[in-house]
Amino acid sequence: MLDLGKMRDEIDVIDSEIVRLFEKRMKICENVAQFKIETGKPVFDKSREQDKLKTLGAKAGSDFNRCGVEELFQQIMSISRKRQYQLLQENGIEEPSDFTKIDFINKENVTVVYQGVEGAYSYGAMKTFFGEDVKNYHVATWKDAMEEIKFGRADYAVLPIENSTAGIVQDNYDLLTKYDHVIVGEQIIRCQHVLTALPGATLSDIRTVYSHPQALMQCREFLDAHKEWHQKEWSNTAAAAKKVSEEHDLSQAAISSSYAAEYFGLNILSENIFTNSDNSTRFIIVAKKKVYAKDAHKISVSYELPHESGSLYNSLSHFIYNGLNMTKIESRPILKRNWEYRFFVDFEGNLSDSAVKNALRGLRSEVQNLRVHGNY
Ligand SMILES: C=C(O[C@@H]1C=C(C(=O)O)C=C[C@H]1O)C(=O)O
Repeated sequence: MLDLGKMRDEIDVIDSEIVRLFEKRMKICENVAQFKIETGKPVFDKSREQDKLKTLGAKAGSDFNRCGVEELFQQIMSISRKRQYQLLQENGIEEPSDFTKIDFINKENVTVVYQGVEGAYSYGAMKTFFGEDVKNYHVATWKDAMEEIKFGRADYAVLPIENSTAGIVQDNYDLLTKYDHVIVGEQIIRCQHVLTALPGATLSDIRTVYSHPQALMQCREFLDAHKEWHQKEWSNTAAAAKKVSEEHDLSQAAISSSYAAEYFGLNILSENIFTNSDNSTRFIIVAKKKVYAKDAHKISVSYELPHESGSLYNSLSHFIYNGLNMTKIESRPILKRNWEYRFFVDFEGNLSDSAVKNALRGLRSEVQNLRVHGNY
């Protein structure tokens, strides 16, 4: 019978030897980094790494072990690169950044643009972030809002980026890549529809309820308890509230945001009518100037990856090895490049942190078209 204790003793001896050799290897890699610091040669040498994987893989006795050797050495070389990036950083070799650090994001005397109409959730997000008295106007589409920023007609745009029930707002992810604007803030708004009617109206007066079809659907359980009401679809929730406010008919109600109810001078007859009571939308605040506040703590980046096995895994290792906490990852197809993707990653940190600089340096040299969308 085989002796487990004895086998483990043998493994322990081999592992200690691997650690000793790993450290010996790392020492040489540090010297390589020194050479690169002096010569300006880039840390990442893809063809050297590919050659190594091929030669080392060929030394293995089986297909299974060949894959194992390749995986192992991918990791070893990735750790070696990360150490080299660290040394570059420690030697004061900074990458140029087009972002400027400022004390805080200015919300005074600014003009804000949002998509939608008064009383929409984007209007609520704008008021919550910038305050009641902010100078603002609205446009018809999210792209229009980006154009307003581009041409300097507004300082900030407010765009929905993600809903807790419906997921990401894909168009706005795509707009982030089309424009060179940056995210300078975010605002989460609970999207809690309310039943709203003219002052003086009570639940027993209501005969017809107006709202956007999606909002009617989201309040299905509440509406099912009032089968006597006619449901009429309207272009959007704020427009429904506007209609009710203008028609002076106590039998009409709208399902809208509480912002719309307030804006159009309506009373709230029922709250918490949305089946999913936690439903929230995250809005981003977008600006043209590439700035970040000194206490900003979240960074959004995106990058493209070649259609190669392990490329996502390798790119994420830059966050892991630098101790950065990733909070979100999304992918969007790249136009005209079937089955290739741009990845959007949010992680915690400030652009002035060494760990962040290090991760970005590594990513920049190893992925395609890295964009820093903002630190907020
Ligand atoms: C050590 C080097 O730097 C990087 C790390 C490598 C490794 O650990 O073997 C190989 C190539 C480079 O991407 C080097 O250039 O030789």
